[in-house]
Amino acid sequence: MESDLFESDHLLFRDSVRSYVEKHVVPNLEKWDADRLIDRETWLAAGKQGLLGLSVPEEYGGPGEVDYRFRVVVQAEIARVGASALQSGFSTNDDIVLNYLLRHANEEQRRRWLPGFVTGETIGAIAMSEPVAGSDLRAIGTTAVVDGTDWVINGSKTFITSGILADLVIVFAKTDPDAGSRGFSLFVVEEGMPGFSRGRKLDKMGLHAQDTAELFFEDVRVPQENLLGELGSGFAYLMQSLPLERLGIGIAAQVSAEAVFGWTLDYVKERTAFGKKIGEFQGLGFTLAELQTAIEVSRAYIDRCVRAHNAGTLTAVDAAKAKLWATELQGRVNDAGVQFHGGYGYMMEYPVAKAYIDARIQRIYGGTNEIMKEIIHRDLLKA
Ligand SMILES: Cc1cc2nc3c(=O)[nH]c(=O)nc-3n(C[C@H](O)[C@H](O)[C@H](O)COP(=O)(O)OP(=O)(O)OC[C@H]3O[C@@H](n4cnc5c(N)ncnc54)[C@H](O)[C@@H]3O)c2cc1C
Repeated sequence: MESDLFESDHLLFRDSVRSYVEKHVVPNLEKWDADRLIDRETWLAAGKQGLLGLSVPEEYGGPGEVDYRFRVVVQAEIARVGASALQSGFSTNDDIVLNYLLRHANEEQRRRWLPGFVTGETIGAIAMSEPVAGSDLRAIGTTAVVDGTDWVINGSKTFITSGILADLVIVFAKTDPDAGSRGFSLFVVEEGMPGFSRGRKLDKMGLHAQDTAELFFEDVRVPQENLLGELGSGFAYLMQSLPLERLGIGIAAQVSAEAVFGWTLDYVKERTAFGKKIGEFQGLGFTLAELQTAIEVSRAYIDRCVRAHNAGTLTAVDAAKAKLWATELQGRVNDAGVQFHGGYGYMMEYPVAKAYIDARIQRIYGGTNEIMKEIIHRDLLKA
């Protein structure tokens, strides 16, 4: 059963994304993995093709697209070729960083920052997690202290997606240790600000082409003009923006699971053992039947969430369920995919092997799946 999410405009856009992927992504996948980095030209080419900054309003150079289905198209086309690292970079820009800027940046900040997200000249990052605090973000140690008209930031962040390339980093910092949840704010730290430095590219299990990094802030003076939104509202802003981040991860999981399932089905229809196509063995067939059913049911829920997001009605609980369900399903599909490819499934030249290692993080970042269950659980107990 095909998703009925898309209309003719989305399918036309899909052709454009597909041609970008064939030209700029497929030929570079191995190089990016070896370099542990995606080059800036890839971002600029995506900008030129009109694939970035989709939600940026026209007056700031964007298409002003409020229909999130176009983002789903970008996600699906990138997943089709297994370019998960690119997907996480683009998603960080479009679903996360832009979401914060569009919600909270003032007019002057919008003019300054938004156009680069459309052209691909600006790569953004969101820096919440620290060596000592990920799930429990109230426990961060990074501080911002006012000094005249500046804020002075000290601390360090880790596991930051696009950390090496990022030109603009939204930093979650403590501004008032006595104010509880009202004691956090968001600041935009820009490339070149004295005291802002990057650590090594982190050596990860998968997503090798993604330049995940540590970031350090040593007496970084950030002007008042780089405070994002209201002082003391940082924690509330995270809570408002995390649902889209989680929906984005859920979609990435869904489209990747669909791609891996397709590769696996093709493989079992070709590979023979004991004089038969291996897909004819019921032992594999039952698992494939279960997974295909789960993928279709999952697609219906994800599509519903996309429509809810478009309508402005997606809740934090819906998004938590989308992330939890789709990423767990992705894990199951990848595991079966590797298994059904036999020894070849363990070889990195097979996309299923890369999909397997790349996907493990999906259950951890954007809030771990245990935290997703906490959100759903707490909602169940509400009166
Ligand atoms: C590749 C990669 C990219 C990332 N990108 C970013 C990024 O761009 N920006 C950013 O800010 N962060 C990023 N992260 C960080 C990521 O969001 C965190 O790793 C994640 O939120 C978990 O935090 P933690 O690592 O501190 O684990 P912890 O919070 O220490 O959790 C450890 C374990 O305890 C469990 N646990 C914790 N609290 C509870 C609870 N209340 N109930 C049940 N179980 C619980 C967790 O589920 C987990 O299993 C990234 C991480 C990776 C690996």
